[in-house]
Amino acid sequence: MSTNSPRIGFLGAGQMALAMAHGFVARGGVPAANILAADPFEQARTRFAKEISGAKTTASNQEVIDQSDVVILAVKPQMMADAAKSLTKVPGSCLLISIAAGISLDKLNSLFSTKRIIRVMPNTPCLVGLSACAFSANEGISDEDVTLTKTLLEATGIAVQVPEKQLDAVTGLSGSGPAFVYMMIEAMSDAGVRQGLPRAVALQLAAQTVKGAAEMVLATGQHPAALKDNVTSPGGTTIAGVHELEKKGFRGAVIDAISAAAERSKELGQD
Ligand SMILES: NC(=O)C1=CN([C@@H]2O[C@H](COP(=O)(O)OP(=O)(O)OC[C@H]3O[C@@H](n4cnc5c(N)ncnc54)[C@H](OP(=O)(O)O)[C@@H]3O)[C@@H](O)[C@H]2O)C=CC1
Ligand SMILES: O=C(O)[C@@H]1CCC=N1
Repeated sequence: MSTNSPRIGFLGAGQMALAMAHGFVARGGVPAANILAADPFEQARTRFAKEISGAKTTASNQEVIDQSDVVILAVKPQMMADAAKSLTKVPGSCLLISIAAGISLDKLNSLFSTKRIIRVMPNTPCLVGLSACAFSANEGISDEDVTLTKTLLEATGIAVQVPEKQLDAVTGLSGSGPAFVYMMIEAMSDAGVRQGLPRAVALQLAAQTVKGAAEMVLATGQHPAALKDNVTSPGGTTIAGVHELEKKGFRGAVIDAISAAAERSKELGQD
């Protein structure tokens, strides 16, 4: 992407802006000098400039809009209206990409008075090139804008296009999902410590086990149930643990957690 690389702006220089900017620079070939992030919070600007070395920051949202080809709306959903109000005009030359949970394309069109908008749900593993992103494009958006968005997102991991009505489900599953997996890793480490393992060893084994199991699903294409059966020897250790998880409603708890996150995404869109 380095030749004719787009100038990329961020409104909001928080967690997700950092994770995405890092992916664009480290794996997308976007020169850091092409990145400009706005945030009212000085500490956020300082951290962004430090972590994305060579990128510029500003307190002015309009400056980002005026100086970027693509602007990522990376403020909290509750702050989106304020961010829109801080702008006098979004020029037609600027493609907007919103990563906010819940806020529909219709709402974004009306807030920013432009239809050149794509809605994306990324996740924090952008930072290490392993994001799971989904996006929906506004009606009438050009193929070039869709391709540019997909190319940028793929620098951070994978990107799939979905109908907009599926984005709340995506938010519950892969947007919030890393938090649920971190809780699983933490719980597995605690269990290892309870059984006498040193903390550092337990954490390393737990994280690698989750990474390895995920890679088995992706690399083999086998159903997770078949992969689970391969681990589960008759009368062995695994079935004893599987029985405990089933008794304690593990699957129901995971389904409820993702459903609650998806419902909250819908609510944020209605606020
Ligand atoms: N964190 C995640 O895992 C994911 C988040 N998202 C979405 O990404 C968006 C950002 O989330 P996240 O990075 O976690 O949030 P953060 O709070 O880390 O970052 C948002 C930043 O925007 C700043 N801000 C507030 N108001 C404005 C404004 N009017 N103009 C410009 N900047 C402003 C905030 O400053 P201050 O702190 O002073 O308010 C903050 O520094 C959200 O909409 C969220 O739904 C999507 C997928 C995953
Ligand atoms: O918790 C949140 O609202 C954001 C959206 C998806 C992940 N984090």
